Amino acid sequence: MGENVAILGHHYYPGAPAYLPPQSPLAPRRARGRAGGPTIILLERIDGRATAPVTMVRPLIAVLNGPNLNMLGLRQPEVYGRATLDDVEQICIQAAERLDVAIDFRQTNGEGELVSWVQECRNRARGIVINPAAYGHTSIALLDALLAVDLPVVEIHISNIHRREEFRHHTYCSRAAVGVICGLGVRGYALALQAMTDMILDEDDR
Ligand SMILES: O=C1C[C@@](O)(C(=O)O)C[C@@H](O)[C@@H]1O
Repeated sequence: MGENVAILGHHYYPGAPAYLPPQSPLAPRRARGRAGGPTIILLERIDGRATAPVTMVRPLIAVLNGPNLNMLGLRQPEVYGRATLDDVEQICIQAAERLDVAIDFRQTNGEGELVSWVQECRNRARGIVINPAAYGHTSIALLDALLAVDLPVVEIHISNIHRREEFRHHTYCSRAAVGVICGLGVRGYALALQAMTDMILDEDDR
């Protein structure tokens, strides 16, 4: 890096001016990449002389989905609505693009696989948005994995689990979650990504 380039931080996020030291003679100009791709920051001097472009990586948020969510759209539409899992993924991709974060969107019916995916997030993702589905109500293994990775977790349920059968009122995952979104339908995923991005920005500001 030449002397004209400031190191602004590990990542650059829009709305995080803390990365640009007030005394910096540099102003960031952002060229958007594809969702999940790198964000290219072009740094230029305020006097207009361009410097070398610097590639910054978008923070990664894992969006993990548990059992039977592959049946969305077909499954109890009066409870879960008509949106399919592909629709949910599109909602998340669009939210990620807007928020300038990368996502890794996955679904599994296997408890062990879900536990392994949570473990993989350690040192890879900045946060986890999880709809644990029924494993939220049953799995101490999933709770332990979420506690082990030491990342912010937002738990989401499409339906309002508190209006439903009593066995759905409790989730183990909630003990590991910063917050829980439930009952707002599939739009809850976009809200969860928004909240997670805010938390990552807050953490980076500290
Ligand atoms: O599979 C699911 C979906 C769910 O997590 C939801 O998104 O509303 C609620 C759970 O009780 C249920 O087992």
